[in-house]
Amino acid sequence: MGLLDRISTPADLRRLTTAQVEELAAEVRSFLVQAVSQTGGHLGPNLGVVELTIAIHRVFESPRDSFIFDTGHQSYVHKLLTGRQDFAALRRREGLSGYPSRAESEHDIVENSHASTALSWADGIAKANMLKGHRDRHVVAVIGDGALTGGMAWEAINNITASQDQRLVVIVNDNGRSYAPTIGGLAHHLDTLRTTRGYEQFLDWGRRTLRRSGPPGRLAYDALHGLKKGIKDVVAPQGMFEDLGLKYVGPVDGHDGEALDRALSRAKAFGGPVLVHVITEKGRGYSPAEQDVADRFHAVGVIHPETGLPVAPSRFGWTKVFADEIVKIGEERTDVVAITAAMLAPVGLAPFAARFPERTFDVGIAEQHAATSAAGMAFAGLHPVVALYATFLNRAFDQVLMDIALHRAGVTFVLDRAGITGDDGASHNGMWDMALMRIVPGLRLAAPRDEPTMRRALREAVAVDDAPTVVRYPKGPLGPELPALETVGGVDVLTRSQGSAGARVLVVGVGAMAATAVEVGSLLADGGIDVEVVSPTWVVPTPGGLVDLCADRDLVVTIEDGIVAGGVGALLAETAARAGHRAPVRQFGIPAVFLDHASRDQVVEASGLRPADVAAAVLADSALPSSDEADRTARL
Ligand SMILES: Cc1ncc(C[n+]2csc(CCOP(=O)(O)OP(=O)(O)O)c2C)c(N)n1
Ligand SMILES: CC(=O)[C@@H](O)[C@H](O)COP(=O)(O)O
Ligand SMILES: [Mg+2]
Repeated sequence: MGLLDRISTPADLRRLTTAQVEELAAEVRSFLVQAVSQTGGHLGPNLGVVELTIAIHRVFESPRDSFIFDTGHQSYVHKLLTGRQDFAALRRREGLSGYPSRAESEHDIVENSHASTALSWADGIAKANMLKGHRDRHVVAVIGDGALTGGMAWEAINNITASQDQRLVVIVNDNGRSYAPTIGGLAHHLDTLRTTRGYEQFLDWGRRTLRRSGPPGRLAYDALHGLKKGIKDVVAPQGMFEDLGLKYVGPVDGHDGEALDRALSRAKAFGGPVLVHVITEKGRGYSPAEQDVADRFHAVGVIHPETGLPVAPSRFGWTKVFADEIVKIGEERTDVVAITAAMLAPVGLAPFAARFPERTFDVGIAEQHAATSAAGMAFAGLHPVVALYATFLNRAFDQVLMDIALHRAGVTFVLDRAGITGDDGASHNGMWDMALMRIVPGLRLAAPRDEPTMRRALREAVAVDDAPTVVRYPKGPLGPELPALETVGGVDVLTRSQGSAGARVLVVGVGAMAATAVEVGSLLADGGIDVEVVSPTWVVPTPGGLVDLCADRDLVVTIEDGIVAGGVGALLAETAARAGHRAPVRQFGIPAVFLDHASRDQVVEASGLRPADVAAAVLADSALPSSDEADRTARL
């Protein structure tokens, strides 16, 4: 029985010796590699915070003290130390979430996996602690160097430092990377600090030698320590934080348990807002991760633990098509530039960056800045392509609305991971983009259904220079091509079936849900329905040709991989009604709820979006002619 088996609560950690802490860290690392290689997950980030998380739980007392993990992808060790050691179903339905989860533990607070929010959470909790008289409670926020490039983090620091008596400890987990090495002036500053460890070591030396050499030595140490600001600025130029009113402790070796205990104890004793700068290594202790140049195994699928090689084939077919087509576009259009928010490779811009380094911009985890900076680029004659995960566009809505659309700027957003992603939990599903973007005046949104329509949509989007355009597609493998029988009013007709039941139904498949729509059409035809299945690539604004196709129907069915509330189906219903069409529009999509982590297929099923479920609902719809409903359903 190892030490990890004997840790059921954080209190068990406080009884460990230094040697036992090191032994525990080794056990935790081995557990992470074995467990996460079976399930997939954020292996690299968690290997980097083993000693840090142990130290935080040794020095502070959760849940009395509040622990916040920014983005939350690095909270596996925290889970292991707080009574959750069954990782067999990590990120799977009914299994542990890959992020903090209040339902799992009283030690978990922030479930949101959108980066750069931790310090704002911490500021709010610390203010509440003060007002409620809980002055002895600490708030500890762990934020990565990548998340620290997000604007919210600096809004929070500005507020945190407004009062000097909040017991708030900001721990910067500085591994020098988001996925790739972190960009920007702040990263450079952290680099400077990171490479001038001298101050802490100098202080330790002073403590160890001078203070032990009698009164003269103590005098010398006190004099030196009294000059600390001056010394610090010489050996560790961290004035930026202290000039902001944030006491700076560090840089500290994030894999040295004793140094961490000392630094965190100093921070705890300080009694005001303090920043502890911890230097860690992403992927530490697992050579396939340490040698992974791209992103140190930031997020892996199922891998062979011995080699780190993926078991499953490449998972991102849609991304590959974008990666290929944007390079072709870049060769034809020198005004086209690419912007990423610290996710160059995951969104598929690495080939573009290799081919056009001077036309590729990584802004850090700063989607709002990405959007408005793109507005500036468009104003000055470029056509920016901003590549994000769909869910992360949420936080840049105002910038899209008021900096891009209001100025009719030709900016193209390419949204990967649109729709249900599943195993990354509620905040990672790309389910809000269509409902949000459809209310932006002038904006045009495309949801391609396959490779040819995606390549065409990308080219059509970058050809628009007087309005924002969006091209969105899902995570995962790319399905087979869905060729059109013909195109009517700009809308591709995929299948037609003559029915016998006298009911006429139009089925609209939005984006990747076109494949589902074709299967629904076939099931409805089996039920004797006269059905036409169509797939418009451009869905915002509603194409006129699609509204015309609603004429003379008993029922229109829309199926989309986005929230139904205010989605594309709702937009079609409103537009068709205004055009005088009477057919009801039944909208199938994602309910406006937060979806628990599960596989994509499980979430599709739970949302009633499997073809059989949609078809059954349609056949039972009262809008269809009442004749032999039971007969129709029975034929399914
Ligand atoms: C708003 C937002 N944009 C992008 C992401 C995707 N993302 C997840 S983790 C990560 C890198 C975080 O880097 P850092 O904060 O340094 O943490 P580390 O992984 O290095 O521990 C990114 C960009 C996100 N979660 N939230
Ligand atoms: C935490 C985060 O936002 C990303 O790391 C995300 O988990 C990766 O998701 P993909 O696997 O879809 O790239
Ligand atoms: Mg980092």
